[in-house]
Amino acid sequence: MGSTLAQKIWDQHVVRRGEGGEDLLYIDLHVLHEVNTPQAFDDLRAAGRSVRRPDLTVATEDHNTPTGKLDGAVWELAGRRQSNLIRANCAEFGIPLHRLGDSSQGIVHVIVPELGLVRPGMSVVCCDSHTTTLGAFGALAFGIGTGQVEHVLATQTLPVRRLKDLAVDVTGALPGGVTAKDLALALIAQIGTGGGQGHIIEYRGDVVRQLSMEARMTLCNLSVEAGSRAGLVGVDDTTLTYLAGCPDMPVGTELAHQQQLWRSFVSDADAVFDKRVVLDASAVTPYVTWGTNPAQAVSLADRIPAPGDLADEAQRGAAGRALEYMGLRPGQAMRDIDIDTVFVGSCTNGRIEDLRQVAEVLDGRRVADGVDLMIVAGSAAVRRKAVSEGLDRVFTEAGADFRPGSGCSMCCGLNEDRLRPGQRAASTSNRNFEGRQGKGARTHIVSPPVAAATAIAGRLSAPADLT
Ligand SMILES: CC(C)[C@H](C(=O)O)[C@@H](O)C(=O)O
Ligand code: SF4
Repeated sequence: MGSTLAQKIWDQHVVRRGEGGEDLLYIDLHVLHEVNTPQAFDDLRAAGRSVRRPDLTVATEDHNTPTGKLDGAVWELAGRRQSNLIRANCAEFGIPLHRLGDSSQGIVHVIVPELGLVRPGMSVVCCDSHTTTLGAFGALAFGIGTGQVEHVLATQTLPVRRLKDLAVDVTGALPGGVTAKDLALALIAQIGTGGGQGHIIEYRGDVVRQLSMEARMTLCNLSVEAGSRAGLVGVDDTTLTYLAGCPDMPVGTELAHQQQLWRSFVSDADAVFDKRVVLDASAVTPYVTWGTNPAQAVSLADRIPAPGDLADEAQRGAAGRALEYMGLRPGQAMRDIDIDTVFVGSCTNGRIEDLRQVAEVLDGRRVADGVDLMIVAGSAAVRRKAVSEGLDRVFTEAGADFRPGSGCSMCCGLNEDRLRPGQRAASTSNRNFEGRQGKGARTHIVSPPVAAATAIAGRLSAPADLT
């Protein structure tokens, strides 16, 4: 019997098979940001230990950093303190840090691929749940908590409970105007926020094969919102082409040798998965959330469901509470929902391809009166690329605020970019929990083209709705 991709990577990293279903895994790359790490460093210091492999560790500042004019920025004290801590900790332990203002700074899951730090077959951990993004490269990448960060810092290993394999077969063909974000939202609506629990998802099928690396990253990013620990895509030509363009890649015969090895990071044809889900891409349309978890989503063409129509008791209760928080009524058409803010960015949809999709819709149009459109590149490199392609002009002429900085921004409300209570946003990010984008703020998760069309129309819309 063959192995799944996840099993292959797992087996290659087992340092010690544990009893009780937990194995000690070797970690190839450990990524840090300013949230959730100060305690780990304090504990490390208290134990008198050093960082075992600073050369396999890398850090960035992204969650708490401002995105406004960096020179005169009023940097909130709490955020500045967090940055001061990661700066001091990285300096003390010899860990490379991509600081605010550096040309390589950005959201952790955006800069790691850009810098060519993630490669097929690697094990990667980070103090952040959306580390799943990196699975797009055929790597086993997942989020860890503060205590585990200390363990990896000290030993470069981590005890991890064995996980099951869930195959998500995306069949059919992707209709025009439908993105990886819509696929992910449709999947989560189908299997629920707990559908992937205890599993590693592998996305398979022709539709996935045809997705760009950026789109695969979006898909893998949202794996954690389906409750799964990691999400991955097997290596193919698309992966290899992307990697060949990354900095510090080998060249010539050395690259060819690596590529041959990387190609082995696919599931064997006869691999057995514990569970299989089929998602028919042909039936997917632009998806939008109406509630306060990512599974509370419907097609933009639909209406908000009546809680009473939902399958189980828990879902009904959650829907009632969500509608109250969101200030919405059952039966309301999604297209009738007015919004006042649009946020384009985050590790889900803050890459160059996302910004291109937004620019395509904005080109020659104006953002609706009373709507704020904020666009934040996922990294400084993405921003430079956007400028070099003239996207900044399109954004500015449309009336958008293309922020000078890059980072998590309004995705999480952990910096100055926040909504006020009662404000309603269409957001290309990945979480719509209560208060996620600011206390009392309401979030509708959407794809980049829907975000752009919504900014123009002033209510939830797809590009096809615009005249
Ligand atoms: C702050 C961080 C730990 C958190 C995460 O783990 O995902 C954040 O990135 C998020 O998206 O909620
Ligand atoms: S962009 Fe949002 S989801 Fe991604 S790491 Fe930052 S806070 Fe988390």
